[in-house]
Amino acid sequence: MIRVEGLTKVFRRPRTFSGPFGALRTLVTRQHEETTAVDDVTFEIDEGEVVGYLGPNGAGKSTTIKILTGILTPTSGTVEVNGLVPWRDRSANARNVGVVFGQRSQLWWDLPLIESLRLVGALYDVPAPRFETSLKKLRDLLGLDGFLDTPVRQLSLGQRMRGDLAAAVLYEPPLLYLDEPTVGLDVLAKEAVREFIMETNRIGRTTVILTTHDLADVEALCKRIVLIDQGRVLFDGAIDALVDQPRRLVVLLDAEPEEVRGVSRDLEGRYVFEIRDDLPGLIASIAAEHTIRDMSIEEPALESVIKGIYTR
Ligand SMILES: Nc1ncnc2c1ncn2[C@@H]1O[C@H](COP(=O)(O)OP(=O)(O)OP(=O)(O)O)[C@@H](O)[C@H]1O
Repeated sequence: MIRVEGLTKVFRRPRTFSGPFGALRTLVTRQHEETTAVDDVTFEIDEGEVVGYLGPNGAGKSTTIKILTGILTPTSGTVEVNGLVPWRDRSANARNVGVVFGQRSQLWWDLPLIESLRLVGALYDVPAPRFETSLKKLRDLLGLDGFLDTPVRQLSLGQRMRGDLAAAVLYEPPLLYLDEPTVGLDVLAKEAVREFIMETNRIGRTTVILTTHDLADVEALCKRIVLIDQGRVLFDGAIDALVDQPRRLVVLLDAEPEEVRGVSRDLEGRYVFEIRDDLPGLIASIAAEHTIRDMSIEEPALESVIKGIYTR
């Protein structure tokens, strides 16, 4: 469904100077600064997959998504989305994808939600009977009835997000890009959005690319994640494989660092041992050489595993 190979995007912008004559210098020197936002990224996503596309701020996630939606043209590399090259076949590509940006709405601010949805239907040439069937389903699934006639600007964040999700799937695109779809929502609203995404994926085999900083979204929805940092892919694979790492024994010892070799220390100066099979044996071997003042066992949480990958 999506094939990305050697994707690279370099942004070039005029170098700006500050100071009394900064603006003049900026104009005269015409120097440029380059940022490689996406750097030789390759991945494939199959129909029906829900993939978390994750990375710290500035990693290159939005730039990738903008290229996949056809908003940006890459510097090099190839991309195929449902057989189309997004930036060449922009309007055909747009019909294949639904997009939700949690930080800003795609809806018409001054129109009642229902009118916004009707406009989306008209823009995507959804025939009237299909529109009505789709709307009925979405009213039920997303609980839209209480605010269909309210102008979008008056909706709460949770209501607005439900409206945006409805608009993104109204024309039943086979592919959804969701950029921070739960940002700022309360626990119940997050849960409702996650359930809707799961249901959409299940019913329509909709392929979903999810960008989020909320790892609970990822744990609830994705079997696979692609991790990027500084434009490069650091990990691409199943979450299970990532979290399926040894548990760790974290101990506080009465010992000088040079006396304890071959293990790492955490920020609080505790020693971190990987638990292979024999936990009692491990504790006994540590206790034979040092005095243990405190100890705990840590499960590999997705968050700390990901943090570990970023700091490698
Ligand atoms: N239009 C632009 N012109 C110049 N540089 C840009 C432009 N858009 C993005 N960048 C730069 O490209 C890099 C990647 O940005 P991008 O928005 O893709 O990151 P992101 O992973 O989506 O981050 P966030 O989680 O903060 O949204 C950043 O260094 C950013 O400053």
